[in-house]
Amino acid sequence: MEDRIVTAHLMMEDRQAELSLRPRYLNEYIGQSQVKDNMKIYIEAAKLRQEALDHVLLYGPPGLGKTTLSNIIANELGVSIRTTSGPAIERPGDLAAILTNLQENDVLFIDEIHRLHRTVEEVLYPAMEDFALDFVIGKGPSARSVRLDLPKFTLIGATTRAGLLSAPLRDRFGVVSRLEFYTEDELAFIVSRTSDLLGVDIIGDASREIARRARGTPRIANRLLKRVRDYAQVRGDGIITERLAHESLERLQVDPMGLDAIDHKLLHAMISRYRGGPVGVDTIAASIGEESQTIEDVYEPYLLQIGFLQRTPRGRVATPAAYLHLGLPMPEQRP
Ligand SMILES: Nc1ncnc2c1ncn2[C@@H]1O[C@H](COP(=O)(O)OP(=O)(O)OP(=O)(O)O)[C@@H](O)[C@H]1O
Ligand SMILES: [Mg+2]
Repeated sequence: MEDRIVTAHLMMEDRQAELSLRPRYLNEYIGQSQVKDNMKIYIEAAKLRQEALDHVLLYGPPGLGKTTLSNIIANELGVSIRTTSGPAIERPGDLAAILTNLQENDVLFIDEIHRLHRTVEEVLYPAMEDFALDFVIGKGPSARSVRLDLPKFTLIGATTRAGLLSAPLRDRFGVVSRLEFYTEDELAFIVSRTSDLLGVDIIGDASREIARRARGTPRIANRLLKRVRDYAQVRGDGIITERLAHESLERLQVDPMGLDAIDHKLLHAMISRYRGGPVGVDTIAASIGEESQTIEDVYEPYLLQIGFLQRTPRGRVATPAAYLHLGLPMPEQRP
């Protein structure tokens, strides 16, 4: 789908690395202090009571650490985690099989939970609320409903689109946490940590140079670091200096705000064809040949975050900051 270096989506090349780079405990998990502080208390309390932790919903843009945090929660609780995803659970029976195989207090992690099939979701309601499965035996007048008790468990749901969750599902989560984009300081710290794990020397402000262009996203920071490392090995002596980092990132066409060619195309299209908006996402999508969903999930959240785009009832608007960054003059009068 995408081959941009700054995509927040998990790419093939990230897969292997992410397993080894993933922090395993809360104290290694950088940033997200509010979520982390709350989780610490809930985890501690659940452990003291020797109970399952309340169900947790984690939401936020891709690559911010939802899967990582879910694994950490299970680790901190000292329980096993069973991982699956919304689209992977095809039938109610598949979910029933997973649920009946859990041990007391285990974590069940459902990624992309907004993509659960309706019929599967309905099995989840009594499971979350009463730790029970309801099913009907027989047909017609002799049919009766049977309830099967399940072990107590913690459901952790992750989604990039909390808005797509049905109200009954959302209401069954005791803890709902939104992950935020990371600050430059936090990302620089993550880059240093990853360099240590990879055994790469990174000096001076090189980690900051990478952090600045990582779109607030650890996954992108780690990916950029790996590209810069390659460059430093070939063009230098393997040590990542600020200058080498800068050069290689320029070559990758990631600008100092972390925007790449597609972000530029998007903003340019809005400005040159629609006078900076307001313009609907579907229209933007059509004019640059991307899917609206991709724009909403991937490109837009960061552009909104850095204040280059604004969402209005009439569509998206490019802000003065965006014009300034692109070096374009603002139109005289906005419609
Ligand atoms: N707080 C953090 N501290 C250090 N590294 C992190 C942190 N959060 C994420 N990472 C790094 O970023 C990578 C991506 O994180 P993760 O896979 O958890 O994101 P995600 O939110 O689940 O993304 P997706 O929405 O695509 O599933 C991890 O492998 C890890 O190396
Ligand atoms: Mg994930």
